[in-house]
Order: sequence, then C-alpha cells, then structure tokens
Amino acid sequence: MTASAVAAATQLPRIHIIGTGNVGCLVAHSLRTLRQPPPIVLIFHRQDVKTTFRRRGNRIRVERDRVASIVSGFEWQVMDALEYWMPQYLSPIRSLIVATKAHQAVPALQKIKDRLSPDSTIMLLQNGMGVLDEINRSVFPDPAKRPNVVLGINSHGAHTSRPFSVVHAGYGKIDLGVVPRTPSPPSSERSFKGATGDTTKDTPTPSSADTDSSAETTTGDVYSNNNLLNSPPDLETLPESTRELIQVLLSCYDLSFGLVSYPEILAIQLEKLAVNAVINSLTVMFNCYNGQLLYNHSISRMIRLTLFEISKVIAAMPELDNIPSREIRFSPERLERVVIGIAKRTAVNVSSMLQDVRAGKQTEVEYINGYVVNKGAELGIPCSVNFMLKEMVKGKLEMIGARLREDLPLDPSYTRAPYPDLL
Ligand SMILES: CC(C)(CO)C(=O)C(=O)O
Repeated sequence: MTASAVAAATQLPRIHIIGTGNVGCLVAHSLRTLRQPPPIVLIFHRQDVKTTFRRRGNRIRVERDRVASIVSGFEWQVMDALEYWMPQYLSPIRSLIVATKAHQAVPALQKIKDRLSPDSTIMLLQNGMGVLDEINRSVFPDPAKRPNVVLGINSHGAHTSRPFSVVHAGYGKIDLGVVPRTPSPPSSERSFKGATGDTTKDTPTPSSADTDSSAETTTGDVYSNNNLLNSPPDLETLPESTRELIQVLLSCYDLSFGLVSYPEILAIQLEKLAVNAVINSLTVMFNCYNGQLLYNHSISRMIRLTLFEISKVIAAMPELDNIPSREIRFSPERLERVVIGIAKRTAVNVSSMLQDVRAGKQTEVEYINGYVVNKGAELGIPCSVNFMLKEMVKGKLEMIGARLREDLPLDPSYTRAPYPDLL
C-alpha cells in the first residue's frame, strides 16, 4: 500500500467480522483486496481459533480457478480473551458483518451487544430464515436500542480444506437489503397487519413503541409504504454507518454485491429458503452431490411435495403482502424450476448441510425446513414433509455424531457398537 493509501485507509471506519467460515473469509478477503482497504477486525469466539489464524500467518487465502490470492493486514479480537477489559474490546462497533452459522448468531451477538447501538449497522449473512426475529427477541428487545440491519443473501459457492483457506468454486452474488427501522411512519401510513400482531393500531408513544415487540414479524419491522419499499433505498437517506458499509461492499467487484429493495430481499431470501429446504435436506438423505437429485423420478416427486408445502406457507404469510407477483413467483411450478436450475448449476457441489452433517456439526435445518414447519403451524398449514426432512437431517447427524464419538472413546469401558461402516 502506498503512503497515501495508508493515510486514506486510516480514515475509513473499521469493519468487524464475526464468523470466519467460508463466507466470512470470502468477504474479509475481498474487503482487504480493495485499493483502499478499510481496517478489518476479525472477532474470534475462542482463543484456539486465534492460534490457528496465527499459525496460518494471520492471512486469508482464497483460491479461484486454481489461482491463490493471499491477503494479510487483519486485526483481531477474541471474545473470550482474558484481556477483554482492554479498550479495543469495549470500543463501539460501527459496522459488523455476522457471517456465523444461523444458530451461532444470537450467542455471538449476546457477547458484543453492548458495543452496538442505533448508530451501528450489522449485516446478517445466514442461510435460512428466522435469525433476525431471534436477534430482535433475545438480543435487542428494545427497538429503540437496536442497530441498523442489512440482510445479505449469498449465492457464491465456496468450500474449504483448511481454516482460513477457501476455494471460491461457484461464482454467484450477494444481494443486500436494508431492513426498515421502527418506530414506523405515522399510523395513517401503517396498514400492514403482521403475522403476530396488528400494526394498524394507533401510533404508539416512543416508549410504548420501544417495548411493543408484538408488532414485529419474522421478516423484521415492516411498514407499508410501497413507494419506499419497492425500489432500492437511496443511499443518501440511510443512516451513516449503513451507507458506509453498503458503499464499501458495492466496491468489492469479485463478490458482486448488489443493493435491492426490502421486499425484493425478502423474495430472494424465500427463494433461497425453498432451494435449501429441498437440495440441502435431500442431499443429506441420499448422501449425494446436488446434481444427483436430478433425473430421478422418485426424488422429483419428493421435491414437488416439499415445494408444495413451502409455496402454500409463503402464499399465506401476511408480512409478504408487499412482494410483487408473489403468487406467480412462489408457485410450486416456478419454485421447482428454480430448484432444478440451481441443482444443475451446482451439480458437483456437496451442499453446505451435507458438509456439516459429515463433519458432525450442527446444521441450519431448524432455520430452513424448521422455519417452514413453524410458520405453517402459525398459519394452520400442516407441513409434514418438511417436518420429516428436518427430523431426518437431525437423526442422521446424531447417528454420525455417535460414530465420530466412537472414534474417540472418552470412556475406556465403552465398547464399539457392532455396526459395520454403512453411512
Ligand atoms: C445452493 C446450495 C444448495 C449449493 O450447494 C447451497 O446454498 C448450499 O449448499 O447451502
């Protein structure tokens, strides 16, 4: 970096990243390869992750078309570190990219929530749906104290063989959508009736609005100003930290970030939910590549049944009223075309859920098929196919977990179960 670039970079606000799996590493790497890279702070959840990072030379490696690019210059913090009282561990966080798995987002944010405020912006990059709801409920119950939120939906394919080393195998994009903040506009503009509450009631006073979480929906805080919601927001109108984060991400050309409207990001998120509900769980069931789900009559029938339930749930979700052409976009036939297209495009991928199950790691199935089942239950739509897929993934993980534990018997009196290797 030239001296002027260093000087310019020191002016740029720090971006913190929590979660250094495939997606976190891709984004961190991309930001550090900018001509004027912002300072990036990687937040590790445990000391041993930091030790591994140091052993890798404090660098992140990304391989594309067999060409490796290695970047350094990262700062880091460890959440459970003894030195947690040091100023950098207490300083406010302006921008935070949350790239953890869905089930890790809340525990991670609990540990650093005091460093976040309404002046901060967090970007969520999880698979599935329901994470924002959980964060609002258990990390930031008071809407007035919440940070600004950007949803990011990733369609890049990446896998890793070693920590902090990622193979960027499938080029996709990352769509960004800004979640509108509460308090909402005046009551006359608020006609949206949420799944769990009615926001048409009189405009609450700031204090009652702050505590009224019943007016929120799974998809965040929504108000129905169609003009505002159906086109991407004007950057100038966004809170400063949101604008800064989005501007820098839009300049990362290798990851093709794009800003879309709030209804559009919900639609993209739901399409991805449908794709993951089918491909991820079925590849676990059949222990196969994505492409092996194609051209198989029995599997086609299972795909159709799964999508039929998902389509019915999406059609009934009142918080999605703002999504244009919802009936056509989320019809079972269209969803099937989307799923088949992605299975073809990612034919030689091992789905992220199958990667997790094989490694004995918790999956995101509760936020994918589980989300459909829970939403269906709220709306009176039974989703037994998705329920079975969810339980099947969890059952398979338990089986593999038991086998992995057998490989490391902690109890010397334990004798191996007499099952030859079939899984
Ligand atoms: C699109 C797909 C199914 C690609 O593998 C994916 O998103 C995943 O594996 O999580």
